[in-house]
Amino acid sequence: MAIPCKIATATARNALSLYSSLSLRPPPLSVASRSVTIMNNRQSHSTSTPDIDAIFKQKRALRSKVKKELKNMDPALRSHEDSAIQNVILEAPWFKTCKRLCAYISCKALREVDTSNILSEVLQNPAKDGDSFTKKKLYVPRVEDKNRNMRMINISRIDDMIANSMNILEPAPVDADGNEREDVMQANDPVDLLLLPGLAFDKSGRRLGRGGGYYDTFLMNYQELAKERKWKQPLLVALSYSVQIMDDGVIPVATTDIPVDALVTPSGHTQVQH
Ligand SMILES: Nc1nc2c(c(=O)[nH]1)N(C=O)[C@@H](CNc1ccc(C(=O)N[C@@H](CCC(=O)O)C(=O)O)cc1)CN2
Ligand SMILES: Nc1ncnc2c1ncn2[C@@H]1O[C@H](COP(=O)(O)OP(=O)(O)OP(=O)(O)O)[C@@H](O)[C@H]1O
Repeated sequence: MAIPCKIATATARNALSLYSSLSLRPPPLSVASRSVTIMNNRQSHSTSTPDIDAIFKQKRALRSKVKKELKNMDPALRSHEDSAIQNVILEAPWFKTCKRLCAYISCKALREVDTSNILSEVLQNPAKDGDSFTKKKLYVPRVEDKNRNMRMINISRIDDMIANSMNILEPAPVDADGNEREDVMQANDPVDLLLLPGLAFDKSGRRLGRGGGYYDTFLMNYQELAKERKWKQPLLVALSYSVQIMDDGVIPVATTDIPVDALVTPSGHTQVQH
């Protein structure tokens, strides 16, 4: 059974100096396809349509392979990689300067890259904003139903989270004082950064989730909202243990899959290649 994770205090960080322009988007990714012959009266022609069933099957197979590898990961290596990945983020200029972000609350039982140091840092310490200090605004996921509906809800404390049916900690829609929490889709200001979980990633920005379609649906809606409001699109950054990084071509891609802009791995930060 899954165990909700405790939020740890931020640890000392490596002084990693990372900077690169992160505003570039990856090109559209190729989609696995099959050639379909259409008989049209006496003419026949070939067209390329996504073979959705084949893609789903390949995704399922890759998910179980990666889950096994995560299960077999040495605990000392896991702990080392958890710290290294979080330190990369905590020292990154795009993290330091971000004002509003969405991040996942990591779940140990799902063997996800730990985000507890990052969440503690965001919730405890104001960030330097020019000459003044302001707190970053944090939104975390809340699953509404099994039909791909996930909201990102603003929280300012970690201790009023409750475990959902998947045993992931998430906020109640109202806070302890009975006030409705802000949904990022209703906010007046855009988020600059999204920290994403997942099962497998590659250097071209492909990302394989757990099969719920929650993030792809949320990202599609949020990117549309940002476009409508003429906001800068948020930077999409995925967190990945080394065993989760795949060679190019290994991750099956469907048309609804949204690529990430950057991958943070234990050895640093990889900007998606264009
Ligand atoms: N920490 C965290 N929060 C998150 C997500 C996530 O991936 N990680 N989500 C991202 O979508 C949403 C929840 N989606 C989830 C989808 C599947 C499973 C899960 O336990 N899957 C099992 C397999 C279940 C099955 O196959 O029947 C597993 O992966 O082992 C958990 C959360 C929102 N919150
Ligand atoms: N934007 C979308 N609109 C409609 N259906 C979608 C969308 N995004 C995903 N889906 C559907 O959700 C299901 C799960 O998708 P997929 O296998 O890509 O999940 P995933 O990799 O776990 O994604 P996520 O990280 O978003 O949970 C599929 O049936 C897919 O077609």
